[in-house]
Order: sequence, then structure tokens, then C-alpha cells
Amino acid sequence: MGVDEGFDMVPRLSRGSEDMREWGRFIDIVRKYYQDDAQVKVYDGYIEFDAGEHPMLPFDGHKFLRFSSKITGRSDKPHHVCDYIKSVRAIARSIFGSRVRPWTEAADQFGFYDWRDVHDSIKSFTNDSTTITVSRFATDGNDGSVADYPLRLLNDQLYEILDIPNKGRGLVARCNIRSGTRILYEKPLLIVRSTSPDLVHRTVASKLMALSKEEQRQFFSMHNNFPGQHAFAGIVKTNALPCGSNAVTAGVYVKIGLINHSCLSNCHNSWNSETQHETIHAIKDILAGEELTIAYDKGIPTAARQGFLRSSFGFDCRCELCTCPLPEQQASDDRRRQIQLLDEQVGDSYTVTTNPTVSLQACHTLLKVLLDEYGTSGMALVARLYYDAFQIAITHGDQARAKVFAERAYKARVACEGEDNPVTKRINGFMKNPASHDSFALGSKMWRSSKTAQPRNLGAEDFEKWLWRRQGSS
Ligand SMILES: C[S@@+](CC[C@H](N)C(=O)[O-])C[C@H]1O[C@@H](n2cnc3c(N)ncnc32)[C@H](O)[C@@H]1O
Repeated sequence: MGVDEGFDMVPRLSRGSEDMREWGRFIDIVRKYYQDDAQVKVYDGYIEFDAGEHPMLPFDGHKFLRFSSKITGRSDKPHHVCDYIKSVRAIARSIFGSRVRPWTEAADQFGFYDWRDVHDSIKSFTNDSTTITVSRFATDGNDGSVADYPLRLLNDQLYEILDIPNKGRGLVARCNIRSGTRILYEKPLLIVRSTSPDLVHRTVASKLMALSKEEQRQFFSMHNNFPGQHAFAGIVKTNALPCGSNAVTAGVYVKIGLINHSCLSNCHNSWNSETQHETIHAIKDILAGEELTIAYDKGIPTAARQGFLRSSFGFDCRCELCTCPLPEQQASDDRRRQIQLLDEQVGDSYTVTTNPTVSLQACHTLLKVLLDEYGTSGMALVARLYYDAFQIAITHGDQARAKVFAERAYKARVACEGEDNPVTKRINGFMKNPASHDSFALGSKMWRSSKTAQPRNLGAEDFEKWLWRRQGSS
């Protein structure tokens, strides 16, 4: 018998240096505070409190989700578990503020995390494992729908709006979300042309009149980093997302407008020009309690990126990459510079026409650097790269390779933009019939092949050699 009580950490801590430093400070205080307490035991990777259900604190903050125990009336030990919960919670609060979420079943309050995730997190530090295994994702139902997660109670909403340290409000994953899941599909409250602040202000003022009182309230509640004479233009500049790449119009969104930026984001936003909606997809597996982020920039090196975010959106970025130690930042900058150079090489139409092997090699190198920099979350860039490779191959009549590149571009685009995106649909057409592309054999016919001419029985490595026309392949 008894009731559960404790606190959860929401958003969960990242591996970023700021979170690691704060957690280290917290652990130091806890250790000092209990140094003479025989019931508090320090093990290799965690601290265990010998009371109640033995709540624990890992040394790695990113593995921590919950500190809790069942509270029963009696205890045969000098210190009762509820005293530990109270004092550890107070120390945590003094460092992490509202990120510490107290709850007690006695008052019908429940923790943020599913117990299965809590048990997985505990296993990750008591079994000395470096990774957190995840028992289930929200979309593990056979039909891809939300499975038996407590989030059913939240109308299947995969996120919650919360205060995020140093960033205002933001969206936090309510459950584990698998890469490729569509998290949001939203119609803009307003679409505005990018013109002078004065004109944007006047356009918004007239568009607001056509909106309901609730929609107007939502617009006015948005963050404004450029207050002043043209307040509406300031709200648009702070929050709007372009309606597609190179678009002259931008949309303002009630929910998507709450998604903060990260230079290594876990979500991808894109404009569906057919349905006139913005979509948000997970581009990596996201754990419950992680903040959802998109990239407001195009992945440039630190100094240029931070300058861009400051002048275009009016804030100093506090993401994991921008706050990581200098050597890591420099390594990332080197990769991003290399990505920019390779991108230019791949896009050089003269080389594509006259020396396509060089263009294809640049694509292949670019793929490797993208994976180094972004891991699996570089999916949108990878999709573009495969489409570039498709175009190189098809320009010289090579339907066999073009088909494989189109298939890979399609798969990546479905994951980050969805099957209903018009560009994804177009690529689906090229996948089925590569020769339908306008550039088919336009450069030469020197690589001519049929769309079914892929080699059979090659191992994965040899297949890649063939695909990228690397040495030793025909
Ligand atoms: C589109 S709004 C996002 C929602 C906003 N946090 C709010 O409370 O309404 C963009 C603003 O959020 C904050 N923000 C977003 N990403 C950030 C980041 N990586 N670092 C610091 N602040 C950030 C900045 O103030 C930025 O201007």
C-alpha cells in the first residue's frame, strides 16, 4: 500500500555542456549534503537512497527522468524516504527551477513520463550502459497510429507546451517519437509578403480584422524580438517561416510558431504548396521530455549562423551546438565549410555536363560529411543530395543509377516532408520512370542504361561502388 510521490525533470537534460555543468553542480551539492548519511550510498555511476523504493540519481544528467518512491507510513530506518524526496527536490529546484516537476498521487497528480521510460532510464545507469533503450514509440501501433501510451489522455497530441530554460515557451515531446513521424500539420494564421516593415505592419493590421477574436489574441501573444514602431512586423519577423525555399511569402503559425530553433534540430519543417499547410516531421528518434526543435537557418558555420539568427530573428542562440566546447564547435565549422564547398561543386552545371564523374564523387563525399555533421537528422539535406545525384545520372542517360538515387531521395523526403508533399510526389514519378525528367540524356548518352539494369547479387559495399562509379566498378 502507499502512494507514489516524487519529481520529474522536464524537459529532460541534454548532453549539452550547459546541462551537464548544472547537473554536475547538483550532484556535488547532493553528495556534500548527505556525506555523513549512511543511508545514502554512492556507486560507480549513481547515488542510491536506502529508503522506500530506493530512489536513485545518475551521474549522467541526460539519463535522469524521475526521483520517486512509494510512500508508506512506517520505516525501520532512521530517515524516511519522503524526507529524501523533499530535500533532493528542494536542491534540484534551486538549480533547475520550473524544470523540476513535483507530483504526488495523493493529490491525483502523476509524473510526466511513462513508467516504462522511467525504468529504461534507470536501467541505462545501473547496468552501466551508455545508451538509453526505449521500450516503445508512440507510433508502434500496427497501423502506425498512437499506441497505448498515456498520451491518449491528451487527445493523441505528441507534445506539450512548456517553459524552456533561456528560450521562453517551446514544445516538448510527450512520448517517444520515431523518426519520420508527422508531428504537426498546420494552416497559417496569416500569410505575409516579405516587404518593408511599414508595409508588413499595415498588411497584418488589415488581415487581423478578418480573424476571430481568439485568433487575434493568439497573434498578439506571440513573441516579439523587434518591438517598436512596426509592432506587427516585429511579430512576423520573430515568428514567420518562409512558404518554401526562396519564397517571398511567409506564414505565421499558432503552434509551429512555438517551436524553438536548434542548430542541430530534431524536427524538419516544410511548406506543402498544394495543401497550403506547414508540416513538422521528426528527423531522428525523439525521447519523451526532449524539446522539439527546427532549424531557422541553413546549416552554416558558427559565426555566420549566430550573426544570421541575431539579425534575422533577434536572438542569441543557446542550443547544444552553440554552447558546446570550442574544439567541438571548430570541428563542426570545418565540416559545415566543407559542406558549403561540396554543395557548390555538386550544383556546378558545367561540371555536371562535361565531367559528371567529378560531380558524382563530390555528391558521395558530401553524403559522408553530412552524416558526420548531422547523423541521421540531416535527412532533408540527404534527400536533396540524392536528388542531385539523380539529376547527374539522368543528364547522361543512366536510368539504372538514377532510379536508385530517386528511390533514396523519395524515402528520405517521405520521412521529413511526407508522401503528400508535391515535390515528394514528383520524385515518386521519377523513381518509376527516370526518363521522364526534362534533363534525360541532355548532357550526353555516355552512361546510357535501362532502368532495370542494376547489378544483382552484389554485396552492399560493392553495390555502393557501382552506384557512385567508384574505382573497380563498371
Ligand atoms: C518563433 S519563437 C519560438 C517560441 C518562443 N520561445 C516563445 O516563447 O514564444 C522564436 C523565439 O524563441 C527564442 N528562441 C528560439 N530558439 C532559441 C534558441 N536556440 N536559443 C535562444 N532563444 C531561442 C528566441 O527568443 C526567438 O526569437
